[in-house]
Amino acid sequence: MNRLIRPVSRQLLRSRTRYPFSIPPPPALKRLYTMGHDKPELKDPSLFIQKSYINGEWVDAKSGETFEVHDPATGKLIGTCPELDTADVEKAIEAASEAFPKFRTLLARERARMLRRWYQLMMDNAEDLAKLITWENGKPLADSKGEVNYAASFFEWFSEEAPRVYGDTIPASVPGNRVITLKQPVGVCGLITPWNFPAAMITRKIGPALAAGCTVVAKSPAETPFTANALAELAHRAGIPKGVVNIVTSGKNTPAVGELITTHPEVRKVSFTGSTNVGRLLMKQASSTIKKVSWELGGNAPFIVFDDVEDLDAAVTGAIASKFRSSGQTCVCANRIYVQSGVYDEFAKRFVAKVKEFKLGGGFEEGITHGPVIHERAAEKAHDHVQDATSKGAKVAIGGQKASALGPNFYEPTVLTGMTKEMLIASEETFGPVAGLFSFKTEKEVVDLANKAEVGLAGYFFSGNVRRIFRVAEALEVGMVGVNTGLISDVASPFGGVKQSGFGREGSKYGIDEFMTIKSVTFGGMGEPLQA
Ligand SMILES: NC(=O)c1ccc[n+]([C@@H]2O[C@H](COP(=O)([O-])OP(=O)(O)OC[C@H]3O[C@@H](n4cnc5c(N)ncnc54)[C@H](O)[C@@H]3O)[C@@H](O)[C@H]2O)c1
Ligand SMILES: O=CCCC(=O)O
Repeated sequence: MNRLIRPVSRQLLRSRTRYPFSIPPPPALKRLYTMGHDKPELKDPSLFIQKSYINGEWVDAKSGETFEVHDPATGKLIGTCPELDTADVEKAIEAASEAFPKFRTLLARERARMLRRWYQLMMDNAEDLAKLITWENGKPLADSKGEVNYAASFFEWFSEEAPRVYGDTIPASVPGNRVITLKQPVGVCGLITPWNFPAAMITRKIGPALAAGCTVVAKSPAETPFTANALAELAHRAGIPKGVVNIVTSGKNTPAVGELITTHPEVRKVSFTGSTNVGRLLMKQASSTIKKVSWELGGNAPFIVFDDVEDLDAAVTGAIASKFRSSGQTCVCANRIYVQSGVYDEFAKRFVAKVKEFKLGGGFEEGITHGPVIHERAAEKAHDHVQDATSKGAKVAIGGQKASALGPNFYEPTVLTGMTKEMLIASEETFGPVAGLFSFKTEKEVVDLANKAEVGLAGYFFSGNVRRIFRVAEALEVGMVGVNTGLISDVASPFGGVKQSGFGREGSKYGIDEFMTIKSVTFGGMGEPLQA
């Protein structure tokens, strides 16, 4: 129990936990509902670090400047982090550059052991890491625990991939020649990640980078730097050599720091996860020194339920999981839910019934299923999408308002029916807890609608017809398809998009390739093959 919360408040907080989002709180309880926790108690308080990690040391900005980080549930100050400028980040790039020659020549098995130790430390400190995630990101603690497992799985997976990087022997087409290939680490990598998965988005990049033999400078998101710092501390404890992992923090200096990372000649690869617009800018910058790049950008996932679905309840559960995971703030969240006319009404009824069961509130409170969105802008965007849809004829089946009594960052989980293609949600990622249900008649119509988006990250559909399953899975213009499931994230499965959702794949057996180059070695004058 939080020692900073006085006993009287504790009791009040307990009563908060069962407060359903759909009923406004009585005025007397209003202060209580906006009060929330102060500071989670960590088993190991030394994991909460308000610095940047460069060359194996915890450092401040040379200027002494800092930026503030706030709890999205309560608005309270969590702490500050160094506002690094380009001169500070240059030091991180130099450190990574100096560490690279030695790190790349370690036995892959040694790098694997380091990653494995880091994985184990994440598991040993899972509870504290989850608390940090909930504190700075807002997601319910159970979801944060899930994220820690997911995040750690990338270190475990790539510790296993590291010793299994094989080249080829290639039959040459020139007489007397022999050709082999070597896979080599690309060099210093600049990694830029978003706040929605404060641990997993970073480990999904650092795991394969280190397995390949690269060193990294990771710019953590300004909204959630403390989880990344805790990971850096665990890297230190895992014995990862200095300079191999550098975690830099910045708030208002982010564009300048981003420009440095994407243009610095010593940085050979940039891996970015975030919005398509920022990706576009960074890609332009990275072109100045022709860097190897991989981009995991925004989505606008179609979720299709066909009349021939075998289990409508499973489709409802899948759609709920896909749409409302992290309060709708994942890049693979269903954004457009298309339901064939024969099952539309029944699907909508069951879907709304599930949403009614949600409990909205602070992520640390028991029984809470959904937390706040990251900031007020995000709540406003969700509301804009709702208002745009209703002004064009959609109906609010549940929700549809800011849950202001809980705080400015809370938005009611919302279901809209009667959606049409003219509405913003049809073409723009909401990144919030708003589900729009569209009705459709034919397979061709829905596949055309699904493919109309400029982006193509994930797509889902439910059907019991095996021919249709192959046809639609092949026709959807996305990087990842979920068939009869709403959850596709798995370390073993390649993660990434097509079109303006980016390119490159993370996780899986392919993830490590993003951090390697293939070198061919041709041996001349090797003579003719042995004659019989
Ligand atoms: N494809 C994926 O795997 C994936 C995963 C998570 C999130 N996303 C996408 O990310 C978006 C949500 O995250 P967001 O709002 O934080 O995205 P964002 O693009 O605003 O920010 C992402 C990261 O880039 C940094 N950044 C912003 N401007 C920068 C600049 N000029 N130079 C360098 N860095 C800069 C931010 O500080 C943050 O660390 C959504 O569109 C979502 O779909 C994609
Ligand atoms: O938000 C994007 C990443 C989500 C995931 O890996 O499942």
